[in-house]
Amino acid sequence: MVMSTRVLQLALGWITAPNSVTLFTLMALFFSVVLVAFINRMKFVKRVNNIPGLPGGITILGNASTFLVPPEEILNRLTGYVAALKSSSPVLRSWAGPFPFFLLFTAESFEVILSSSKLIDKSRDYNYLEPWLNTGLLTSTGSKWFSRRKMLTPTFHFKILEDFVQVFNEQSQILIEQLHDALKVENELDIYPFITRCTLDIICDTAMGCNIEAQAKRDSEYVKAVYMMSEIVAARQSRPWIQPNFLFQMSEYSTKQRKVLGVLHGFTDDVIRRRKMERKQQNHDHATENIEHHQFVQKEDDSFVPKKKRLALLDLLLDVSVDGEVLSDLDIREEVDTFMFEGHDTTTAAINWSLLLIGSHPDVQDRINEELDRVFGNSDRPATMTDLNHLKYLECCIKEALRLYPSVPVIGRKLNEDTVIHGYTLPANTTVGLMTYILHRDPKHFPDPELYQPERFFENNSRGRHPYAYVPFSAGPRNCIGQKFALMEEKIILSSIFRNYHVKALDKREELILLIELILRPRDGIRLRLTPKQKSY
Ligand code: HEM
Repeated sequence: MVMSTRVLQLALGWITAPNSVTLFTLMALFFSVVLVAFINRMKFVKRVNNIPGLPGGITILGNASTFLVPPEEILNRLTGYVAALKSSSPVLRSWAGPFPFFLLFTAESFEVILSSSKLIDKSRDYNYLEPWLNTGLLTSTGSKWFSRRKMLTPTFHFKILEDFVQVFNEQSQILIEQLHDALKVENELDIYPFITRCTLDIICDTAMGCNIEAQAKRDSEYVKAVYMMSEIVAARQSRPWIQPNFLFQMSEYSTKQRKVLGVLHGFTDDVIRRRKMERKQQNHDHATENIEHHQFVQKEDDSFVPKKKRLALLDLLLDVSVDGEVLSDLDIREEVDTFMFEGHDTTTAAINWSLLLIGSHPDVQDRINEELDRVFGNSDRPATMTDLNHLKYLECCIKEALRLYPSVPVIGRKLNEDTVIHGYTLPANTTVGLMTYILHRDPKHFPDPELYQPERFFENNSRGRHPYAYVPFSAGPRNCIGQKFALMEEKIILSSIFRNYHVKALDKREELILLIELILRPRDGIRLRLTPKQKSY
């Protein structure tokens, strides 16, 4: 105590009455600290620069001159550089200002990162989602991620997903009606917004158990807020000057974001509150056998049974929450919001890319039609789980579309330890970008990579392929928890479209402008000509 008081007095003495000796000591101390930091930084920069990299890096801005281009040029820049340099190195270094990052594009390097149970921290890009998603499953790390993943895995169990088939069918039917109406005006349209509204309705129903009717009414505040939030995140990704939080706060986007978050969080909070009340009421009814509140369904033998209420992912979260002891309402909200984000943009993009590719390959479409005829005949009944298992060729078409246009084109990780890749040691605290878009075009695993060939995914042809050569849903411990959900949804929406229409893509692949944001999407949508298959509504 005496000692620390003395130190304090000395320090105060220095501050209040500096003399030349103390000033000199202070300055020497300051310069020593700066010098040590400078030497360490130089050593670090040397270590990083030992790894082959992109040309054009300058001291402060890094490779900004390379990547500070309009968003629609970024993908071309990246693929161009990797194509030019990959023969000299299977890892490429780049600098985002003072921060190094490494581009990875080989199955071997993907395996090192994705199979690790330690390298699970997300890169900076995901921070822009945090105001909305907080630290839900997608953005969290460490023990929080681990326990949430364990808790949420059963929510995507086969049995639960089976219940969602009905939602997929109902919403696909609405989609067909919407298309039918739109086609009365013109038989060519941009399909992207139609699919977006359909997947939004699906995810709202399956995640929260509520129907926002994004397809029927087009002016939902919540839907507009989801669009706006995705735009803000994309804007931050492509504009370095609004990436630091303090600069973002000064931008116009910050005000917009505050408003949008009010709508998004307000909506989810409200759904959670109402659902909890309903469940309480149901428990009460159950306890008092007051079944008047139940709806009834008629069975084939004309008897009536209480309608089983379909559980939403939210119900399963409420089940594991144990009245807030295990998961608070805020914890539940971040997971529901995460499903809302991760569960609609990804599938929307994937369905659109499939439509573009199938609509550009009449031979592929013929085979799909043959398969649909085999499975459904002339009937327009909804698809069942068994039907989905029989749509094997359609599944290969979907997988091949996800190869060429993976919805998540880059997976970002922050390295929390030194990591050896292809013999190079990538230092801890740097970032890696796993370029799925480029990996999936490696001719070693996919000969003639630009060709759309669904048969690559036939069982015989997939055998022996490197397990990390194709990873649209990522792989390892942090893979996509919703991949089965996504495939089922895609199969039902696509089969509904092909059961009703002949599809012709009006855009040429090579002419489309691709935006590489968190999601890979066509800047100007996907234009299709849809010709009805002798159906009348
Ligand atoms: C075609 C559709 C989809 C694709 C291509 C896709 C792809 C991915 C990828 C690549 C990741 C890893 C991201 C990373 O590590 O940075 C991921 C994670 C995730 N996905 Fe999906 N996804 C799709 C659909 C869905 C759906 C429908 C849901 C939910 C209903 C979902 C929920 C999640 C969640 C919660 C995570 C985080 C998992 C974790 O970190 O433990 N995804 N997805």
